Amino acid sequence: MASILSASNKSMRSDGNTYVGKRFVHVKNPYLDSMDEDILYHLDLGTKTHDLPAMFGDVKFVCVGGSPKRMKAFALFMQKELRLEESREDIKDICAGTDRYCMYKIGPVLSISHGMGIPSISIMLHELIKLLHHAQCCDVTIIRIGTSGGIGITPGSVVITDTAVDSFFKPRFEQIILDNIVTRSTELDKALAEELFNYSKEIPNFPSLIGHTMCTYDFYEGQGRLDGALCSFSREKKVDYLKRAYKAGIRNIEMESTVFAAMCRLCGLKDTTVLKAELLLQCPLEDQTPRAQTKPPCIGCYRVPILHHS
Ligand SMILES: O=P(O)(O)O[C@H]1O[C@H](CO)[C@@H](O)[C@H]1O
Ligand SMILES: O=c1cc[nH]c(=O)[nH]1
Repeated sequence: MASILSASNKSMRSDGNTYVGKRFVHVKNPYLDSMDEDILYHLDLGTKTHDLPAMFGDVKFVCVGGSPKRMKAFALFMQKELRLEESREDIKDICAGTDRYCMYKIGPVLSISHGMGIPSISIMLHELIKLLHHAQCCDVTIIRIGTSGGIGITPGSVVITDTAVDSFFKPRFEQIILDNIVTRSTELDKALAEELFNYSKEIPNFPSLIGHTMCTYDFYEGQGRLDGALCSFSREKKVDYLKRAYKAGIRNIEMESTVFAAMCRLCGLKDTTVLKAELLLQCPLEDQTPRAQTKPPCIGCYRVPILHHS
């Protein structure tokens, strides 16, 4: 079985770009080079205050998810998997100087929280991508691990996203830049999705599938919930919308995947999202908001690929 790392040395993306050899993380901002110092404000890091290549130059995998507690749990899990427990007494939050995000580094793996929704993950991604660029990282794979609302699938299934779509089922992210709308593609790395799916099949009792993931701006009305403070549609309209979403290939809903896909692909990161699903449609409790989402999702997916990392 090919390791996820060797695949990252030469890969073909759905946008037709073939990468041969080292693939550096790049920024697309002509002003950055002329800046004397780059302060990564929300991460509490900077180019003058920290030796970013020494701290982060060996990073190959970045896993991101909404909740700080979950990303700490994931970091502890990785520490065990990579057998790095003896080297450190406790894992340290690299971003402890800010309470916006948390970040842990375990060997070549970074685990970072991003909060909820597009604006929150977008701020983190701007600063993370600059961090990886300043650290001269290459061949980096980034995976969002999180929870989601499943559509017509077994509760607890893990959806590996091939394409992130918006609320109109379109594979696009509309970024508002000044007073313009700029549309960016949200295709994720299909080869990576396939690879993770194949690995997941090696884990017993691990229901997983590849599908489209819909990204909304809101947890309640945007996802067809009838139990928010506001609700302006009928149960029939909700069910009709979710059925149309299912027909369009959408298998789950969350709140960050479109901007994640758009930014990562533009900056040379191999990217996908792996999301554990609660059932939103055809469930007796379909109108209730899930209460407990603190368990680290889909950690098993990483066991096989990460062990292949030497
Ligand atoms: O499980 P996480 O990563 O927090 O993500 C999902 O959970 C949050 C809503 O409860 C949204 O941010 C959604 O995308
Ligand atoms: O956005 C989300 C996240 C988890 N579960 C949902 O139903 N929606």
